[in-house]
Amino acid sequence: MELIIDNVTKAYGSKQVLHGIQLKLTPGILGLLGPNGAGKSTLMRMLATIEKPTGGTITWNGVDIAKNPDQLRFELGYLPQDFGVYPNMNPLEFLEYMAAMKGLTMKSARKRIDELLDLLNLSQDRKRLLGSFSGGMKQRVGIAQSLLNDPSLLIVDEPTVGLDPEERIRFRNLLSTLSSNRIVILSTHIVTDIESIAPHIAILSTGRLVMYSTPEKLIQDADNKVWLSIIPSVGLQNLQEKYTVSSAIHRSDGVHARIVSDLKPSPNASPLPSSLEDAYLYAVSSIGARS
Ligand SMILES: Nc1ncnc2c1ncn2[C@@H]1O[C@H](COP(=O)(O)OP(=O)(O)OP(=O)(O)O)[C@@H](O)[C@H]1O
Repeated sequence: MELIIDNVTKAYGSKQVLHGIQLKLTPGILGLLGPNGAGKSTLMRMLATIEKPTGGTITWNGVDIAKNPDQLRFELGYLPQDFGVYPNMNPLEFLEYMAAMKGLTMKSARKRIDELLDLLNLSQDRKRLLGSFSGGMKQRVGIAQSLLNDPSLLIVDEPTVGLDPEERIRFRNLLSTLSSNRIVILSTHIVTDIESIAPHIAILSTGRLVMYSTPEKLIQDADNKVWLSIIPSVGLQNLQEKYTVSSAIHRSDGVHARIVSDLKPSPNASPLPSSLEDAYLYAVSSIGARS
């Protein structure tokens, strides 16, 4: 099982939104991180065969998916960012409808739907109208539809939006379990969504792949680049204009600002151990500084 993204570019008219993306994926989770507008959803739509690259190729087990999308579509599960459910259907009806659209036979679909409702903790609400569901419950229905065909490639685009902290953790654990025998691509701009579950992380920024690495290596790269500065609150705006501030906590002795910077930002700043969030900000800000 192998997905190869080879020198992929994408332009909408004269607007170039992806530049020469190069990635090779095998089973496991890839966390795709990037700020808003970096090109994550565009890349995912191309992987899901909804759009074609302007240049380069994407191959699934050796087959170019722009020329021959059928095999991948058969093995694909996709939860788009703007996934919507039909409010006047219940989860059972909705999943039966989606199963029919995916070409599953009703007999195999029924069994799979029961399993998925159970897996996603929706069995009790199987007959309740989707219009009455919370954001998190709708998202679980979205995840269920993406798993109907037991996909070999699972693509989930910003899946944790609308989930409460407990649901986020449950979802992370579910993806981790699912990734043992399939390729899972999870796009997000929230670092904690992929921390602890993604053995590989790709960072996109302004349409470029700025980093493909492991979380451990990313954190190592940001070693000696994270500082604590305690400043009066009036100085915070100025500091944020000059530096990447990953957090600022107001305390009785001033604002405790966590700064990501190659150089010590002030004589009294003290070094801090780096986190994945710092490392992500460091990777994105260093490319910003170079371009
Ligand atoms: N159909 C389109 N036509 C023109 N420009 C587009 C189209 N789709 C996306 N873009 C542009 O491509 C760039 C990348 O957008 P994309 O949605 O892929 O980023 P993203 O990383 O997923 O961001 P977000 O986290 O905000 O969803 C943006 O500048 C966006 O405006």
